[in-house]
Amino acid sequence: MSTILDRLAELMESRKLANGGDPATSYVSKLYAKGDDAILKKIGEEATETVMAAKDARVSGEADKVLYEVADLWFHTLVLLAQFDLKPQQVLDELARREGVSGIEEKNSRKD
Ligand SMILES: N=c1c2ncn([C@@H]3O[C@H](COP(=O)(O)OP(=O)(O)OP(=O)(O)O)[C@@H](O)[C@H]3O)c2ncn1[C@@H]1O[C@H](COP(=O)(O)O)[C@@H](O)[C@H]1O
Repeated sequence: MSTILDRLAELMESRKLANGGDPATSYVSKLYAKGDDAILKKIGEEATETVMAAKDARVSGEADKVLYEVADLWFHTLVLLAQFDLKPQQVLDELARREGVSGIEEKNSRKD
């Protein structure tokens, strides 16, 4: 069964200009037409908006905005992954590979 991440990854492929994506009708195709810098700029913006939403949520007590900003951030990282012909499953596999390895232990092992 395909997950939303798999479906979005397929959609990213279909939105590439080489696959017929149309920047006039598709936000994703428009990003691909603009290239790496436009995609990276959006990721930077969405990361900053996530930070600001989290700071605001500590004051207002409303965490919903954090959720929306993280969704925007994840979405734009999916655009980036497809730009490099990478799949969300590869990120999930990497997280699975790290499962159970303490971040502190991993960091210390790098110093050896
Ligand atoms: N999940 C999303 C999604 N999340 C966020 N966004 C867009 O990401 C942008 C976020 O930018 P901002 O919050 O900074 O808002 P903005 O000021 O309007 O953005 P800019 O003008 O700076 O680009 C908005 O244009 C959102 O509409 C998304 N656009 C598309 N999708 C998915 O991608 C599919 C294909 O979209 P198209 O390629 O446009 O057909 C859609 O059916 C959805 O499933």
